[in-house]
Amino acid sequence: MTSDTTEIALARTLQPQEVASVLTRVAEIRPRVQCLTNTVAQNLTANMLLAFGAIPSMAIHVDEVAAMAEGAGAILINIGTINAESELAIPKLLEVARDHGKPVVFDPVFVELSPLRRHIAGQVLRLPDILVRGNTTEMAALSVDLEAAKGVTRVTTGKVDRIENESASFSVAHGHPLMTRVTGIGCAAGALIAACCAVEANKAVAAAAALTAYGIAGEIAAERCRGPGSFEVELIDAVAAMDAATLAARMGT
Ligand SMILES: Nc1ncnc2c1ncn2[C@@H]1O[C@H](COP(=O)(O)OP(=O)(O)OP(=O)(O)O)[C@@H](O)[C@H]1O
Ligand SMILES: Cc1ncsc1CCO
Ligand SMILES: [Mg+2]
Repeated sequence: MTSDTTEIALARTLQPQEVASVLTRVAEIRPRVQCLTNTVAQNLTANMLLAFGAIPSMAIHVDEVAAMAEGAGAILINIGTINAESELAIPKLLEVARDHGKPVVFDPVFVELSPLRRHIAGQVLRLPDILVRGNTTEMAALSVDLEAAKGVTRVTTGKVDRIENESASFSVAHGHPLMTRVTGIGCAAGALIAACCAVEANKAVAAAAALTAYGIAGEIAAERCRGPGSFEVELIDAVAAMDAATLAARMGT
């Protein structure tokens, strides 16, 4: 059996009550997620965090991101529209994460397309225990760096999401193809994962809970929408309405 087969064979899905437990803690604690993210996805990301019960802060100034991150429950770093200033803000966020033990979610948008993005990803992956969320192309491009990264949790999204670290492996088979027809839906997924990491120390469980709820919300939104435009609106509504009863009904237990 290859190691790939072993990982897939051992991957489990969360139970509805495990997902609900994480969502309940997000709703009670209302963690703030400090998001250094791309200009395309900023608005959707902030609205999705609010729908999820978390608090978005989208500060980007190099001289204030550290202060903004110090009181946050988790940090999101997304390089989708990286520029000269946001490149300098990243080390400030990594320093806060290291000094204050904050969970960090890294989204290596388009890392396969530019040497600058590869370089930045290499720097970010030096932070121990980081969670990396990317699509299959991005995660494949980083495979060597991810193998070397200490304590990393790898989250590969797609038709089936795969979540793995040294102690756990989960798969999430929820979602809808319309989730690929609105830009920033993956970026917003990273923010929801960060919110869950703020309330759940097991990062693999946190990611699986966020993606299960998000995927089910995507299925519900697809039933209600008329196309990609209304899908985005319905997805925000479905995330906001997600509860234990919906999870149990949609997860088939
Ligand atoms: N074919 C599919 N069927 C069902 N769900 C999907 C499918 N493709 C992606 N998803 C879901 O869509 C969400 C975003 O994942 P995706 O891999 O498309 O992100 P992405 O490529 O980084 O998106 P973006 O960069 O536009 O934000 C995840 O929750 C994933 O489960
Ligand atoms: C389209 C696009 N370009 C840079 S970031 C982004 C959002 C999806 O990742
Ligand atoms: Mg992406």
